[in-house]
Amino acid sequence: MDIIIISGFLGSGKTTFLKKFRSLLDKNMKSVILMNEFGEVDIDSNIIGESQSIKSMTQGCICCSLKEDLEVQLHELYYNLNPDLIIIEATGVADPVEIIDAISAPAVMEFTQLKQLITVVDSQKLLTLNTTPQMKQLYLHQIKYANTLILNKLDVLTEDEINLARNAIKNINDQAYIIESIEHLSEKDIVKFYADHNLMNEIERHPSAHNIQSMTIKLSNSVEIESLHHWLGQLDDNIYRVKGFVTLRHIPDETYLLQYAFGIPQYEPYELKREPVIVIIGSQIDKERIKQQIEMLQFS
Ligand SMILES: Nc1nc2c(ncn2[C@@H]2O[C@H](COP(=O)(O)OP(=O)(O)OP(=O)(O)O)[C@@H](O)[C@H]2O)c(=O)[nH]1
Repeated sequence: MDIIIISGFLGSGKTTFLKKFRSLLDKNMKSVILMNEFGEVDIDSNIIGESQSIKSMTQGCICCSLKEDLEVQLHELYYNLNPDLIIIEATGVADPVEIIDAISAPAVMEFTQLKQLITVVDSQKLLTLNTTPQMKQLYLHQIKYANTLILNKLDVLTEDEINLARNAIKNINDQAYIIESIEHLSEKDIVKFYADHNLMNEIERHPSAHNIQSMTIKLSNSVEIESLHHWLGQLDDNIYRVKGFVTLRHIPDETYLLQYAFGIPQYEPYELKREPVIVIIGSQIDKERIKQQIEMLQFS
C-alpha cells in the first residue's frame, strides 16, 4: 500500500493541491485520503466532498497525540479496504520528522511504502517569516525534509520576489523536486511520484539527501529489560526516536512494543506475535556503534 504525505504551512494550499492531485490520478486507482485537522470540526474533508473515501482524524495532530491512532487507521484501511494509495494530509502544525516517525512503526512498514513527502509552501509567507522561533523551525523542517516542494501562491508575488522565494527554497533544500504552483501540477508529475522508490528505504540508504536517517536492526535474541533501559538512557540527542518489537529475557514468549521519544522509553505488551526488530531515527547516526551496542544487548 503506497503512502503520500502532504504537509505545509497553515493555509498554504494543501487542500487545493489535494483536489488537483486527485483529479489527475488514474480513475481505476483506489485511493483514500486521511485528513488530520487540528480542531474538533473537520473542514477540509467537507471541501473535498467525497466522504466515502475520506477518513478524518480530528482532536489532535497525527505527529503527536494521534500518532497511535494513525497506526491503527492504517492497519484498518489495509485490512478492510486495501487501497492502492493512502494520501495523508497533515495539519499545518505537523512536523514531518514526526509523521515519518509515526509511519515507520515496524508493524506499519511491513505493508506500506512511502512514495512522497510533499510540502506545499506559501511563498509569500516564506519571504516574510515573521513568527516565533518554534514556528520558524517547523516551517524549515517542512521544507527541508520534503522530497517534492510545491512553490505555491506565486501569483501574488512580483518577479523579483519569485526569484527570492526560489533561492530561499534552494538554500534550505536543494535536493527536492520543485513544482511551481499547484496549477502546474500535471500527469507527468504523478508518474514521477510513482516512479520514486520507497522513501523510507531511500532515507536509510542516502541519509545526506534527506537529512534524516533511519536504520532497522532485526534481533535474533531476547534482551534484558535493565540493559535495554540503560542503553536507551545513554543515547545521544541526535537519536530522535527508537521503536520496535522486542522479547524480554524474563518473559520470552511475549512480544513487547518499545517506544522511545524525547528521552523517555516505554515498553508495553503487544497482543500479536512479531519478529523482534528495532528502528532508529535520527541524524548522523553512528550505525556501526549502534549495531555493536544492540549486539551487546542481545548476547551479553
Ligand atoms: N492567491 C492564491 N491563493 C491560493 C493558491 N492556492 C490556494 N489558495 C487559497 O489559499 C486558501 C487556503 O487554501 P487551502 O487549500 O485551504 O490551504 P490548506 O493548506 O489546506 O489550509 P489549512 O488546512 O488551514 O492548513 C484558499 O482560500 C485557497 O483558495 C494560490 O496559488 N494563489
